[in-house]
Amino acid sequence: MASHTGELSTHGPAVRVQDLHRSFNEAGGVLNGLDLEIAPGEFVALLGRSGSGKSTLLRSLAGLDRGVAGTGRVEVPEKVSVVFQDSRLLPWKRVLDNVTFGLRSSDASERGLQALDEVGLAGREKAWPHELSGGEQQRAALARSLVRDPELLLADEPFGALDALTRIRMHTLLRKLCEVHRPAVLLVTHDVDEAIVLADRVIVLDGGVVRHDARIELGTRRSQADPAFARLRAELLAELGVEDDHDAAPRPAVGRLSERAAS
Ligand SMILES: Nc1ncnc2c1ncn2[C@@H]1O[C@H](COP(=O)(O)OP(=O)(O)OP(=O)(O)O)[C@@H](O)[C@H]1O
Repeated sequence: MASHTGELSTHGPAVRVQDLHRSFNEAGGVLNGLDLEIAPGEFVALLGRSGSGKSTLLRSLAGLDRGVAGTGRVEVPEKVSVVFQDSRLLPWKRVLDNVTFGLRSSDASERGLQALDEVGLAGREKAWPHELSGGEQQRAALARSLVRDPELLLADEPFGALDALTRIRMHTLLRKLCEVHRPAVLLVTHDVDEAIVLADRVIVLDGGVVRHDARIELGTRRSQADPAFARLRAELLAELGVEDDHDAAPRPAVGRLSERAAS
């Protein structure tokens, strides 16, 4: 079995994956000798075709793949938080109790309220999860993650179920939170524009390994109108084996870093 340790210190990379193999059956491997390093504070977006193993990699980093066959080495920091497409709030606990669930410190409530304030949910601490909109539930899930002050934030399509406008707001919020808390981030997404808007670096999985690994050199004000943005989109779509039909059928705008700067 692959080792999964919390040995990495703040001096080395936040994540180190070496020669990781994972398979669910004898038909073939999902991860086939994958290597990856993520630096502290680095925001990495993970793209790949459906079934390419993105969630499998994320679950390996989260330690959620016990019992899955495989070999290799996975090293992550002590404090890891995970956000999924659905908020996974406990329906029988109020919002603040969800955020602080499992925290043992005497100032847990105070920290929970502070986290709720940071994600724009001040005053909603006594609400039940079902009283929140989908976007608000994801905000609460982010607060629950960040209150633990993670060195690594793993996010598996956290905005996949949200409408386009809410996604823009969540992009702005996530970038702002990451600038403050500086966790390393691995964000699984199907959305190339989301990857370009949010990440410092984009990697593409294919055949169970990292096929493409590129830094985003667009600066902080990223606009879909920027020709460099369009070039990068075309490059990534080509890596994914998809034609860029952006000009033929304009997509709804996704969040821009100019918006995050303004917030
Ligand atoms: N628990 C499981 N049991 C059997 N096969 C699995 C299991 N989890 C994933 N797989 C298979 O492993 C492969 C990779 O799945 P994974 O969910 O990692 O892909 P993905 O890139 O995240 O896909 P998507 O973009 O569609 O969410 C798929 O072929 C999937 O069917």
